[in-house]
Amino acid sequence: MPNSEKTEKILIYIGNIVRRELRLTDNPILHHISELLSKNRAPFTHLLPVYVFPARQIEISGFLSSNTCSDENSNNDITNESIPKASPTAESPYPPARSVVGRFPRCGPHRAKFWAESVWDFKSSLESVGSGLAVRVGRIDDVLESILDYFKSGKGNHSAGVKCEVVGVWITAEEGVAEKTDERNVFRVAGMKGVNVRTWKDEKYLIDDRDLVYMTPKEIPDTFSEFRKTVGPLRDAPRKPLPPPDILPAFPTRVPPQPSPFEAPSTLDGWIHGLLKPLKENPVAMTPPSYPIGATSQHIYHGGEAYALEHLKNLITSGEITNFKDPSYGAICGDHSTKLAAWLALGCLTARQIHEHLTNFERGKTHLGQYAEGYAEGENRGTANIRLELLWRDYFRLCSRKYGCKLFRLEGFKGELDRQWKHADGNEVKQQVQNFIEGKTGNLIIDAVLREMYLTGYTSDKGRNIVAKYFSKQLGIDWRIGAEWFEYCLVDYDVSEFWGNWQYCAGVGNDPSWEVPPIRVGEVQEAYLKQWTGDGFT
Ligand SMILES: Cc1cc2nc3c(=O)[nH]c(=O)nc-3n(C[C@H](O)[C@H](O)[C@H](O)COP(=O)(O)OP(=O)(O)OC[C@H]3O[C@@H](n4cnc5c(N)ncnc54)[C@H](O)[C@@H]3O)c2cc1C
Repeated sequence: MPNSEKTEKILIYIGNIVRRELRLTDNPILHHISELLSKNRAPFTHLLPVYVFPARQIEISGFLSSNTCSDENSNNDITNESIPKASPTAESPYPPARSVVGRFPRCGPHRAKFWAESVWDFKSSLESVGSGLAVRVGRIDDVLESILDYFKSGKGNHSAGVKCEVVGVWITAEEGVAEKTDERNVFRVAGMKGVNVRTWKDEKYLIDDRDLVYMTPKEIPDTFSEFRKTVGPLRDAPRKPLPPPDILPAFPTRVPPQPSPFEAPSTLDGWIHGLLKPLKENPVAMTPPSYPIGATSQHIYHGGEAYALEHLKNLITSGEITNFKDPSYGAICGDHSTKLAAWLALGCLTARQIHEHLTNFERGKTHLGQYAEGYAEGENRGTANIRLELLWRDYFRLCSRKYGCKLFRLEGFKGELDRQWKHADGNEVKQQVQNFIEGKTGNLIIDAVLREMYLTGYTSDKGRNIVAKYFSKQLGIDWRIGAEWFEYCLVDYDVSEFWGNWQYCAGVGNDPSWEVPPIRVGEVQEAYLKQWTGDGFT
């Protein structure tokens, strides 16, 4: 080798696989890299952010080589270089991404689209600061292995005298049983290839882990009210969000291709098409409700950090944050909630960014919201309620840390073994489940909520509560089947919040389930029921 041979050191940053941090702002890894760069202390010259749509959580058979439109791959995108054209009969090496009990696809069309949009927006953001994003499908460890092999074999060396070397894999640690398995797999693969892995704290929550008082997960209280007491005044508790990077290290000149038998599209439309294809080909509901003429979705939003920030700003300038009602308000619809959950779930936005915007508004620190009710008048009921709701998010995540796989167990955190559940092994229960997923239970409110959720990907907290309790307590069917149907439908599915809330509703969580206040019967609610079922209160 000539002495002049340069080494292009590459830090592989596994941006997100099941990792939910699709943002530039308040992103600890990117912030750290940018700081190293500004101080000329980066031990690497290039950065390779990689996002993997995880085969376990979302159906990826729509990307099998025979399924992908060839024109989506025959372009100049360096991320698709040298993809071998697989045979038209390519088969997925992964089992279908279906739920355990009900066998529904785990991710339905609303979330799939929002997810793809969010990834694509992150890609554009990374490009705007000199980097890029390799978007892949599969299993995190398989994709990582193919990347490490690619560079080790010298395929990444783009010109004579330049050698590429991977110096590390950085990954954010997340709560969740499967998420931890993925992390272990990353360590295993990287270890085999002699590459170091560094894990980072997940900082998209309101309270930073380093500010919690618990030494071990066992100490996390079993009730939200006890947990809340240990946090201190909520308005002072969150840390400041981190600024976005001005510039990042260059994206590698050569990027490992998508491992076969899949092909990675090079457009957002290609990604959406590939994610929706298997869902369209194998519909879950035999006679699904059709979209009622004139019905309006409560969730009309586009995935991605830019859209999240714009929405947050709108909530402030419109004064909606001052008028935010906590869920004890009886509304099943209307502008009583922020609709921020889907962006939070994918990490397009962090809770402490929301907190900072609220604080700036309360203190009149910026002009944002200056004409809105409550501006510069300190904390009000609306802003305090939003903080409290965000703290629930933190709490469920900690419950997930404490209870691990009990999050998904029929007997719940509580270990509730005495309850008799009906299982979907007989025709009667099977029919009840089918009626449920098609929004045809015969109960007006339940059907309205189910249809709204299926057709739009969203329904209010109150709607979710009522329906989850109906399924688990009134029908008495294995609550996980109802939960799995929600998982398919919801745009804002977030593992800890989701299963924690369902345990609550099913009465197997560790905290006594609070009673849902009755729905406020009024013009708005009446219109809601009519909208989704064609009928109203009688
Ligand atoms: C059966 C069931 C399933 C649920 N599944 C999810 C889920 O998968 N993902 C999810 O984020 N929330 C879930 N929730 C909680 C809550 O219903 C949603 O966060 C909320 O409806 C989302 O709408 P929003 O963003 O307008 O919330 P808002 O009412 O505006 O609340 C603001 C934010 O606070 C957080 N929040 C509010 N209520 C809760 C809660 N009960 N638990 C945890 N965080 C909360 C959310 O991040 C939300 O975006 C579930 C609730 C139930 C009863």
